[in-house]
Amino acid sequence: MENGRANMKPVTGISQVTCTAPVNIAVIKYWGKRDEQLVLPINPSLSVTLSQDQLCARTTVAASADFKRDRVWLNGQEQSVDAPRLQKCLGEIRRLARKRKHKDERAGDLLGSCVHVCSENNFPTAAGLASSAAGYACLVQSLAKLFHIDGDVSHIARQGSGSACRSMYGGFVEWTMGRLEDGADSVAKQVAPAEHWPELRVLVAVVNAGKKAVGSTEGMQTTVKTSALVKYRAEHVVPSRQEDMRQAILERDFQTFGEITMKDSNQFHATCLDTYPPIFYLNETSKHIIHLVHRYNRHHGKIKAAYTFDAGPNAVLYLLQDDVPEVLALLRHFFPPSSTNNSEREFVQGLPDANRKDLPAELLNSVGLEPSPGSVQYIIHTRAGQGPQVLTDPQQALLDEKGWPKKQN
Ligand SMILES: Nc1ncnc2c1ncn2[C@@H]1O[C@H](COP(=O)(O)OP(=O)(O)OP(=O)(O)O)[C@@H](O)[C@H]1O
Ligand SMILES: C[C@@](O)(CCOP(=O)(O)OP(=O)(O)O)CC(=O)O
Repeated sequence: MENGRANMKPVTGISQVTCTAPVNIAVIKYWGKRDEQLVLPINPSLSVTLSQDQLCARTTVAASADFKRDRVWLNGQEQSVDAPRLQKCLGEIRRLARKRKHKDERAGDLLGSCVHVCSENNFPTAAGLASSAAGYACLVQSLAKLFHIDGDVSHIARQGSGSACRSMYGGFVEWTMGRLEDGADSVAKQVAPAEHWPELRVLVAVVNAGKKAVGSTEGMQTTVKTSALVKYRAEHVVPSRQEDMRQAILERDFQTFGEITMKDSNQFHATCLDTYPPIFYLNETSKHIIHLVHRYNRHHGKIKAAYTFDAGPNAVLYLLQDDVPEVLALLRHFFPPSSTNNSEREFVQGLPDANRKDLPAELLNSVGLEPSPGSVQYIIHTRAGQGPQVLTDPQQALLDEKGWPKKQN
């Protein structure tokens, strides 16, 4: 992998670029737009970009004078290229390339060509695991490299999916709300790189990898229309929280980081409940995980793990490296894999030699839940990671040398 210049190969008139991009999980949630077209949020947000070793989108884009029309394939299936968000990203990239072509003539070179886009996620799509964030960040990064557009393009990723703008950077990233009408100042900025907090770990407990009932876009529209709480949250809660969270990250203060993370997740889900008709993203397993975390923290007299939930029942836990074995053992004890689920080895992904830890009886008593086999499908162990990467090895491209999807083996 290389983070440098685009992998432009003028093979028989074809230019091709392949990139990967990460998922991000917000600790201050974005929920609600003030402008649907431009995807401008009603409050700023802040997230942790997750390592691409476990979760990432991979996209190859190609431009050629031989292509008859723009085409796109996602996870092996051709998709309609007319999807408005895709059109928006393509249109914005071409507009920027046109604007910049007098500065760098290569930016304009491909303007007459159609593009082929092929993308894959190495994790379930549309299951509340932020696939749209990784997917649109990857698309925009690849197109920007293809058209030789340098500099920040998070305002374009934002128009694919709001949270995607935060996946344009690694580490700890904020999305500023912005004040300008055209949204030019509503962009993502890195607060600190991933290496800033090397002990921080992330456990994603996949409760249900199926497609969710109410998508984020539709859900937040109804919330903005009907919830008084979301307005109060945006005006009176998030601005100071965002600053406190930023500070907690800069100081690596896990107590404050954890407390704000949990409170903000809870308030986001409260705005969903305050929506009319209400939206329920958490299920019984999510609620049991919330209890588990609070009882675990109470047992130790401090915050050792913090949960957050996006628009779905899957739990994301932030914790420090030293506590991973204990928290994993607790999750395994109270949410053991069912016999039909998967083998023990597969239950925790991303931690090849997860040590088994014996849990003291007092801790199990403190948590005091009824074990619920099979309700957590699997757990992904990961950490903060880097922003989008360019792949230079043609073997890793999803399109062949003529710009068509490679045959799946
Ligand atoms: N690799 C990708 N390339 C392009 N678009 C993608 C990619 N992955 C996902 N998408 C788009 O994102 C949509 C899924 O977004 P949706 O918000 O429903 O789910 P999610 O992102 O997994 O969940 P959430 O945003 O709540 O965490 C897909 O239907 C597709 O349009
Ligand atoms: C709960 C969230 O994950 C909501 C993400 O919403 P999306 O970014 O998926 O919504 P659109 O902008 O409509 O595409 C919180 C967050 O990531 O900040």
